[in-house]
Amino acid sequence: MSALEIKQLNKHYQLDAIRVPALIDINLNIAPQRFTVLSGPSGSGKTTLLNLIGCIDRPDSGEIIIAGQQVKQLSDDALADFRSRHIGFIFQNFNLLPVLTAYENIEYPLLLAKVPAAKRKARILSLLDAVGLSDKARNLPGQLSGGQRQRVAIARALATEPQWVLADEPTANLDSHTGASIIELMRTMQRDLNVSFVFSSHDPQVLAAADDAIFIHDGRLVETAAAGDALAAKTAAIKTISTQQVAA
Ligand SMILES: Nc1ncnc2c1ncn2[C@@H]1O[C@H](COP(=O)(O)OP(=O)(O)OP(=O)(O)O)[C@@H](O)[C@H]1O
Repeated sequence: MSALEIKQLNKHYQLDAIRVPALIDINLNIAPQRFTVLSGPSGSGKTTLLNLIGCIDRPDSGEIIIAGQQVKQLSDDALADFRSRHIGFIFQNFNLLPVLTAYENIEYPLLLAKVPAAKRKARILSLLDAVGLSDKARNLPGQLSGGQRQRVAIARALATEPQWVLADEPTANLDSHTGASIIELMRTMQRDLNVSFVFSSHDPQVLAAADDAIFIHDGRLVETAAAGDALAAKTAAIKTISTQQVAA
């Protein structure tokens, strides 16, 4: 499986007459089959970067090569098809379809990918088992706890066997105990399925669980680091930078 390559990536938003730079000259290689966290203060550009990597949005300039594909060469239709085959998403607010059961939410991307019925069923039952929700298959999202909803979302993200799974603050709406069990589950799924995970998070639990970390600040890459104790120190350093800037 190939690395995710990002070259000279730039993105801005236009708010009436104001140009808001969100990402500036980002160059990055993310190794495959690892648990990589993208960290930085609020407004630093994490969601913007995940949306570009996930082909939800397009950059102003620069290149993204994911799953061996240079994405800027794809038309909008081809991009949507590529995304559904190679990339899974997990969101902080779960984004489950409220009228579908847990089973049906996991089935949805498999239907879009035209996976045959018998294979679909086997895949869904295996994923429900893997996320510990075999007994909740018929529950609607409104009949599940936050942690259980995120487990369904993880199963849904993995349903089509994507090479990359992107998660935007996946533990932000969960209490710390539930968040820890979700991180553990994602870690296990990453190892068992050999998939590549990239998260955005401020959560120290997520940072501690990561193989690699990427820090951004005001839309610029600050540094990349291996996991471990260095992470806590580097996160503290970033917080100090942002506090100083706010105070200045
Ligand atoms: N749709 C938009 N229109 C205008 N500006 C935007 C839009 N989305 C994001 N921005 C701005 O772009 C910058 C990066 O935002 P982004 O959401 O990527 O940051 P983030 O690191 O994910 O923040 P948080 O941790 O608070 O979710 C911020 O200055 C933000 O205000």
